[in-house]
Amino acid sequence: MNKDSKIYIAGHRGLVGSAILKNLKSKGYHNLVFKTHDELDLTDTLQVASFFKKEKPEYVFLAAAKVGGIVANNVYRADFIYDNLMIQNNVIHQSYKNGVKKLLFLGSTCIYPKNAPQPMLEDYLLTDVLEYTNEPYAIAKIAGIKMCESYNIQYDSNFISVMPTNLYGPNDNFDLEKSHVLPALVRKIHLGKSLENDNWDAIRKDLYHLPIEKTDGNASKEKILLVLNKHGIKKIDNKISIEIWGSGKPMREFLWSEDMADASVFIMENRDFKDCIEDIKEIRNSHINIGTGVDISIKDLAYLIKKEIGFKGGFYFNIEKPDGTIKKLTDVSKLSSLGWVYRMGIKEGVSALYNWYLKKK
Ligand SMILES: NC(=O)C1=CN([C@@H]2O[C@H](COP(=O)(O)OP(=O)(O)OC[C@H]3O[C@@H](n4cnc5c(N)ncnc54)[C@H](OP(=O)(O)O)[C@@H]3O)[C@@H](O)[C@H]2O)C=CC1
Ligand SMILES: C[C@H]1O[C@H](OP(=O)(O)OP(=O)(O)OC[C@H]2O[C@@H](n3cnc4c(=O)[nH]c(N)nc43)[C@H](O)[C@@H]2O)[C@@H](O)[C@@H](O)C1=O
Repeated sequence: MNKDSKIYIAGHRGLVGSAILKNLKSKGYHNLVFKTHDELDLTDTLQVASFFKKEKPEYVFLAAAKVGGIVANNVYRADFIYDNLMIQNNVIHQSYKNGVKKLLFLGSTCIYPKNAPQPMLEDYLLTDVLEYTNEPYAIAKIAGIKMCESYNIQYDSNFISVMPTNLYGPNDNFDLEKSHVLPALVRKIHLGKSLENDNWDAIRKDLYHLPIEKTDGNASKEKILLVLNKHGIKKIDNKISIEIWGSGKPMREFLWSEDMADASVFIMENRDFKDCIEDIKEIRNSHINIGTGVDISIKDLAYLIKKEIGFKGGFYFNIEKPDGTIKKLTDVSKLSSLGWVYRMGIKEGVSALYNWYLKKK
């Protein structure tokens, strides 16, 4: 890529896409193309074909997808498989048809078997059964990897797949039902602290601007308490207790979205598909894990956020909600061997996410 290259960022308003856009701009790339979901529905084959024909991007970052936390994946199973297959089929196929020089496809570490040995090497793909809660999403992501590999082999294209670990950062989704654990806990604990301090203005502002349920700016305390209670923020005998889904025992590895964006741009600048191949006779598992190689339990994460926010109350564990995979730590040796390492550790990251959340409200 050179600074004048025409680069299309699919999903530029999302968590990762917005960070990729920021990273590219900061490095002097200026010929950038992007469209909102309303302007271009990537599940629509005709719209995507006409967009590529008109714009002719040279490079593509495919960061648009149907994304959500464990419960959203489990509930909206059809949407997660349909939307993701359609988006990636359309974007990857039109990239081939329109001579895109290089494409980066973003998968996820949920492509690996539920009980994969830890840490997980790229070669563990398709060696055992997947985690049930996100099987449809994972199947779509595996199809994306195999689509990139197959086009590279048959058509000599240059499509690279990366498998990010759990991500968080600016422009994250804070919806308490559909989001991932980190933004959900930041928001719930912030609401818990506001309740602890009788800061009803802060609670009203939160519910109004980032609605978990549309509550108007003047909602009564009783109505607000009902909404909070429904989302696992409970006041019992003047003590606040916050719901943690599952047992709190699962381990997760978290990467700051701006580090993810930096790794994505680094790979686009420094790596071609042919560099990712180990066996030229049977090309497979050419994807690259992106993570930190460090994980933390959900329980410890909750206590870390509690400390950062200054919440004095407690937690309760709701085992009616799924735990998901018990551990999914990436082996990042392939990525490290290229010379890329992450910058933001989890402690600073939690603080940065909370500050972003407070400013955004
Ligand atoms: N967040 C995470 O923890 C992880 C994410 N990933 C992967 O990283 C990539 C980016 O994820 P993330 O940034 O978190 O996701 P976000 O939900 O934050 O962003 C996704 C973006 O895609 C857009 N989009 C979704 N559907 C369509 C569509 N049909 N047409 C056009 N645009 C669409 C969304 O627009 P709109 O909101 O308007 O629909 C949004 O801007 C995805 O491939 C995801 O699978 C991988 C591992 C972990
Ligand atoms: C990125 C990844 O994201 C999804 O997988 P996940 O890692 O399980 O994602 P999660 O962030 O939603 O949960 C992590 C853990 O945390 C627990 N947990 C506690 N309390 C809350 C809570 O309040 N909200 C959420 N969401 N989880 C909670 C939760 O029960 C689980 O044990 C995949 O479906 C798939 O899409 C994928 O690739």
